[in-house]
Amino acid sequence: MTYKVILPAAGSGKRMGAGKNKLLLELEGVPILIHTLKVFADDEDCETIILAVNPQDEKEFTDLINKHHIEKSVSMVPGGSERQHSIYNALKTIKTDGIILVHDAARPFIKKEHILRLTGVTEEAGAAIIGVPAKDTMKKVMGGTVTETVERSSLWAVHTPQAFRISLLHEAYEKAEIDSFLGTDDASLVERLGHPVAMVEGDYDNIKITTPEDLFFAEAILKKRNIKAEAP
Ligand SMILES: Nc1ccn([C@@H]2O[C@H](COP(=O)(O)OP(=O)(O)OP(=O)(O)O)[C@@H](O)[C@H]2O)c(=O)n1
Ligand SMILES: C[C@](O)(CO)[C@H](O)COP(=O)(O)O
Repeated sequence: MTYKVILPAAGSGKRMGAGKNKLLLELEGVPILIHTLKVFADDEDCETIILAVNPQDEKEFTDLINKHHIEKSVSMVPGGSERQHSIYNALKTIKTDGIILVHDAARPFIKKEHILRLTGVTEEAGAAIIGVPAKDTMKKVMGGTVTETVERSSLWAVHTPQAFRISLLHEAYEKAEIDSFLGTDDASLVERLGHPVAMVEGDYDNIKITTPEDLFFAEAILKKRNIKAEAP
């Protein structure tokens, strides 16, 4: 199943505190941005990549894309002040229907097998997201005091990619704009339409590189993958 992908890459990386866009930080000598781009550039089902970028990063991103020989068409749109605005800027450039994936550029470990499962489910369901069952006990806390232990069996930690029929995502973003609704993921906008969103189980490796310790986890994930790839 073919698809297009929007990669929001216009964050400021405040929690990483690197003094620059965290996507320029390197894992095994390759920028995080390029690790993520390669997943989609190497996937024959991916028709086109739309990158939401801060204007000040545009030249450096373009140079990196050329240096690392990313062959697939990558178009750039300006990012917005929030992740949702960056994605909306990209979505507005898409005039055809089909399937769109939204994937954080800061999640470089997404696997082809999960993208395949996601697009397959989206073809039927219209909307599907990747996530993993919660592993920890979950509690609600107010003012430093636990108010409730939340039943864990139905809780999932949500990742990206999140996949949608393009017309459905347009409708969801238009409604969110009218209502001034700001969500922390794209599926929450679709849920507001009353449209069901299917959950596809991914894996715990699909981390979002957010804080400095994530760089250590990321190096460990890469090392594990290299060992597996080299195994006879
Ligand atoms: N205005 C924004 C904010 C975020 N993003 C992108 O959305 C993804 C997930 O965001 P997050 O991990 O929160 O990145 P940052 O916003 O860079 O981090 P922070 O919140 O710590 O500043 C990242 O690929 C980031 O580049 C974006 O395109 N536009
Ligand atoms: C979309 C997302 O990656 C799902 O986990 C996440 O909500 C983005 O988080 P952010 O840190 O608030 O940008």
